Amino acid sequence: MTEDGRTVLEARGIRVSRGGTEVLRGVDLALHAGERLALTGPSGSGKTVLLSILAGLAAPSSGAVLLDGRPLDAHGPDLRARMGLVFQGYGLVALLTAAENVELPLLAARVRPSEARDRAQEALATVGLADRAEHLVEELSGGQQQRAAVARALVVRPDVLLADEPTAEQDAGHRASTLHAILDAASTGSAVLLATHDPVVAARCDRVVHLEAGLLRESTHGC
Ligand SMILES: Nc1ncnc2c1ncn2[C@@H]1O[C@H](COP(=O)(O)OP(=O)(O)OP(=O)(O)O)[C@@H](O)[C@H]1O
Repeated sequence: MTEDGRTVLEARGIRVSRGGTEVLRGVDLALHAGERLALTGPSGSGKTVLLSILAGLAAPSSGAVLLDGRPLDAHGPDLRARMGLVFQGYGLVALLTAAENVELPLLAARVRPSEARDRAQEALATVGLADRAEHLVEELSGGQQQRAAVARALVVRPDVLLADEPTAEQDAGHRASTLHAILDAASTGSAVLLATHDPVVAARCDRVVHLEAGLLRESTHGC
């Protein structure tokens, strides 16, 4: 962990039901600046549901998520510029190029178009997509789309980076470089939370939390 280690994102008493079942039964979590945290747990344990709550994309039935000590909805439109998200399905705009997709969050944050262009190219190069920058998303493979989503999340230099299995579609070489790019965001102060089934990914993190039966506990696995 680097920086001052202050708590950036905090979940308190999160309860969520899906399909008539309580998936999260009172989850507490604190994510710190410069920290790399792995979220593990069996398939169906609620990792994706928890990430969507932490990102403010869904509301819990009870509990609260705080960014810098304030509820997510108190941050208004600035919230999206402070969080980088790599979720399943990626949420890329199919009829735009990879570069245009990566520029979008910067333009929304009123970064000058020329700077947005340069930063998007740099982020795409970081994930090995420099030569695909001008391709439409629909012309990219699944693994390339996943890396474009990682570039889009990193380009905003987020305070919080939430990523759901962000290397699941990568071959060994791209898995290593994509993971490096994500984890490296912590060295410049981002708080990074990765949901993963991969013990190699978990072992690269500073801390591991394990979700099972609706509850989160510190894991003895990882480093
Ligand atoms: N929209 C929904 N409607 C009904 N049930 C849902 C919905 N979304 C999620 N669930 C259920 O909530 C539980 C947690 O799902 P979630 O996708 O968070 O698991 P996960 O830990 O991310 O799994 P995986 O590791 O397989 O990605 C699962 O039992 C799932 O079936």
